[in-house]
Amino acid sequence: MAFTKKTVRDIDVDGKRVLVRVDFNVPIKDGVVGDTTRIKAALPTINYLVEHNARVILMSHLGRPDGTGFQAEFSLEPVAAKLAELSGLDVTFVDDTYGEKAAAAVEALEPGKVLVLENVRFDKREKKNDPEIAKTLASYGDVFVLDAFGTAHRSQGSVVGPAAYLPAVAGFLLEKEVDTLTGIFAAPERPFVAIVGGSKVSSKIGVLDHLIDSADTLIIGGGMAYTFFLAKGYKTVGTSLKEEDWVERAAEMLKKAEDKGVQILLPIDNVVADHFGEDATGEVVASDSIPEDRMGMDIGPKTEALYAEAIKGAKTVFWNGPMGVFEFDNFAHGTQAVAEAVAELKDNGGTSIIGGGDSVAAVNKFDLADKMSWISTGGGASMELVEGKALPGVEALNDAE
Ligand SMILES: Nc1ncnc2c1ncn2[C@@H]1O[C@H](COP(=O)(O)OP(=O)(O)O)[C@@H](O)[C@H]1O
Ligand SMILES: O=C(OP(=O)(O)O)[C@H](O)COP(=O)(O)O
Repeated sequence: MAFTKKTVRDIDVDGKRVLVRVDFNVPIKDGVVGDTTRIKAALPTINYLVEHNARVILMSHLGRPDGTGFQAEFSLEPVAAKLAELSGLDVTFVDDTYGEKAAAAVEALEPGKVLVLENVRFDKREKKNDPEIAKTLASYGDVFVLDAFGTAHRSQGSVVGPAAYLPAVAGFLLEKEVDTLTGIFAAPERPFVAIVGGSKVSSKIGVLDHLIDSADTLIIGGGMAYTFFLAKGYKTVGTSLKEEDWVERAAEMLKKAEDKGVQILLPIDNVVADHFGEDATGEVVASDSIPEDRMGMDIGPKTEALYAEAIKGAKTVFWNGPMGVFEFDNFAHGTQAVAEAVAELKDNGGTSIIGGGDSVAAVNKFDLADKMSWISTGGGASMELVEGKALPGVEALNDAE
């Protein structure tokens, strides 16, 4: 499916003020930026604009401040510094977003240079999509570029607002993300194996439902599995994560998959522990024999082998959600085994797509990012595309002619 919106290629940016919404919502601790994936992912658009002599004004949110004003831990200042370091570009930062100071910095910006505004969420009107916010931001630019794929599912002031006042086009990251993710679902090369893990059935129900419609095999792991065990009628899952309210819905999904001839793979064995913690040690038990006082923390070795085999036979794999509590080394093995199996695909002519913040973190932890065909920068946004929903940020852009 071709991307149907205008992109930066379609407009003249020479000497223009280009207002770009990026997603610089990166992990940050004590002012130190952790994973820089999202900053690096925005570079193709930023570099293109600089090379074409634009005055580049970048805006983003960082985290979820309360919207009452400046909060140091959510400032974009360290992110602007990291951008300068990674890009080698002339980047300045202004500690204002909607006021006169920001407007003056925009006014002073020269062609080929980059200005980063302060966190758009320091004002609560951003999240409310207040038109005043959009008008102020739009007044900074001649053109609006949306490249914040990770935030494109949010109808918020800086994401959808400026498109009402300015020519509005997509950046390269947004285009590539939407193209790649919608492309696999429109016509996946088969067999198409979807892997869903992580912690919450309730938040991924729409995704699971959609995947049963499109995948040949659906692999379920992580904290999702235990609700499905209950749906299968296993007496107990011990103290494992479970969502009792969703057991019935999980049973319906198992039935739907069976009726459609879609294979659902669930763990056959699990690594369980007596408590949730870094120091916990695991023991392997069969899925129908989890003791009352134990919680499932990872898939077991037999399951790893079963899943690796299913992945090996795939032409397309979409993966969202780790197989276990991979943050703790004792329970990272299952996620690593699945990551390694998925990493084989690209070199063998297959396609591997990873979506979701924690899945991407897991792939990075195991140093396998280079082996994947596409790693999405958006968790929530990629899930909405998987569910077949339109992204409000993309909808607001100008249609390609
Ligand atoms: N068996 C489990 N019990 C509790 N938490 C789990 C289990 N398996 C995985 N998790 C947790 O799920 C979290 C990731 O879930 P989720 O946010 O749904 O993934 P993603 O960000 O990739 O969409 C991780 O922090 C991981 O520790
Ligand atoms: O990190 C993000 O979402 P994600 O964790 O779903 O990928 C985006 O920056 C959106 O942030 P938000 O969920 O606070 O609107």
